[in-house]
Amino acid sequence: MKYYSTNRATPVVDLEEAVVKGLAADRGLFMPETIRPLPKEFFDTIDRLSFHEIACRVAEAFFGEDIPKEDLDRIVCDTLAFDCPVAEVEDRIYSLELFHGPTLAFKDVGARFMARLLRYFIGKRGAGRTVNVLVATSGDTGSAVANGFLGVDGIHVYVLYPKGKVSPIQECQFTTLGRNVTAVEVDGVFDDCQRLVKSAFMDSELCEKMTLTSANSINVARFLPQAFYYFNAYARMKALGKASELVISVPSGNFGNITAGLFAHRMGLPVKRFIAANNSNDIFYNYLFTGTYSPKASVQTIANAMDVGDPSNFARILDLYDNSHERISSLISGFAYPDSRIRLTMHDCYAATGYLLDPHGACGYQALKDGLQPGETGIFLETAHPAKFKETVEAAVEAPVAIPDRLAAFMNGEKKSVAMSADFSDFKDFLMRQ
Ligand SMILES: N[C@@H](CCOP(=O)(O)O)C(=O)O
Repeated sequence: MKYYSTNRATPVVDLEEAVVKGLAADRGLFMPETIRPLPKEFFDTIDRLSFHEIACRVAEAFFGEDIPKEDLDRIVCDTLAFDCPVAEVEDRIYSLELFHGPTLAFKDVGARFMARLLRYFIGKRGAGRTVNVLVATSGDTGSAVANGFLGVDGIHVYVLYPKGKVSPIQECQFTTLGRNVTAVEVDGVFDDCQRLVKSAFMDSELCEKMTLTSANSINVARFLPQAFYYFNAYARMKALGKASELVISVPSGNFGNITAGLFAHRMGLPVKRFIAANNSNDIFYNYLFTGTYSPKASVQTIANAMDVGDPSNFARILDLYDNSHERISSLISGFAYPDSRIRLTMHDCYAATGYLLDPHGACGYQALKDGLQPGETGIFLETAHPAKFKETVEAAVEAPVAIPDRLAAFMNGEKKSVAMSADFSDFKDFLMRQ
């Protein structure tokens, strides 16, 4: 499979180059040249397939031309060492729980897949230069990527995060690991971290000195595997006899997650429509109403992983629908919620149903409450475990939130990070000294 850049100003590349480079040379995002629809028979029997079987079939459609089936199946099954179940919250509203992985957020799926794929390519190439993975995080990506790559020979991870703008537990998850993981605490917002990462890829002096790649959803190996759980959710709903008129509501920040859902839809997944649920960072929401995309500086919210002011994957959505606002807004609707509404939603949902939402899932849930039409059934993506935002969730629901053991384990280590300004020249100097 060849991958082209959304900016179309650079030659197409193969999968290995798309994964190892992360971002195209013209600063565009890589897109597969073909998105293969899955056959009707697959959807007819999908409810009888396991998550692994479904994911292997979907992975084959994406990567089967480039990786032998046996290797690809192994990568998929190793990645999915945990389930992504669907839980009924109330009549017609279901939660796709994506927090059962090692770092308790949806990013575990893409980060673990990418780590294994990169290891596969490095193995094929033989020992060479260390691959340096640069990742910008507003909270959850950092820990998933750091844990996905922890201790992997030939790889060093740099996690860039905005100082004071991630939850205390999230910060522990990537600042206490040591070994081949360096946390870089940037005096700025998430968009500064993302800008530093993208600028590093464009800097020829840096790229000559070191091999750089990205593990944000700009990397195809990070975002495409996120399609696996959309197919699995459909299968589980079909098994319950609830799969008609399905609406999927996705808490959205950098828009990699919803873009993976849109890819699934293009491959034939029978979803009626999508909702992009935003916090106060309402850039996409405004685009839906005005047709104009106006990125702006992100604002800090309690759903911090969605604090993104210039979502990278917007470029992929435009590309997928030929820049047509009409096509995009007929398939995707939007809602945007301030912190006060998110708090109230966590409270009301817990009081009415006993289901604990995290602040991101609360946006997705509330968007279904506000947007679901008669006859439709909704699934929202519960993208992180509520305990990752313990203080915020406890205050909202007025009840204690237990911390799972695997999360508590991250809180024992000593925090180590490198302080960094938001100036690219400082970041470059730092990388040149490594
Ligand atoms: N929501 C993210 C921000 C980066 O998103 P990504 O999906 O592009 O990695 C986070 O939690 O860090």
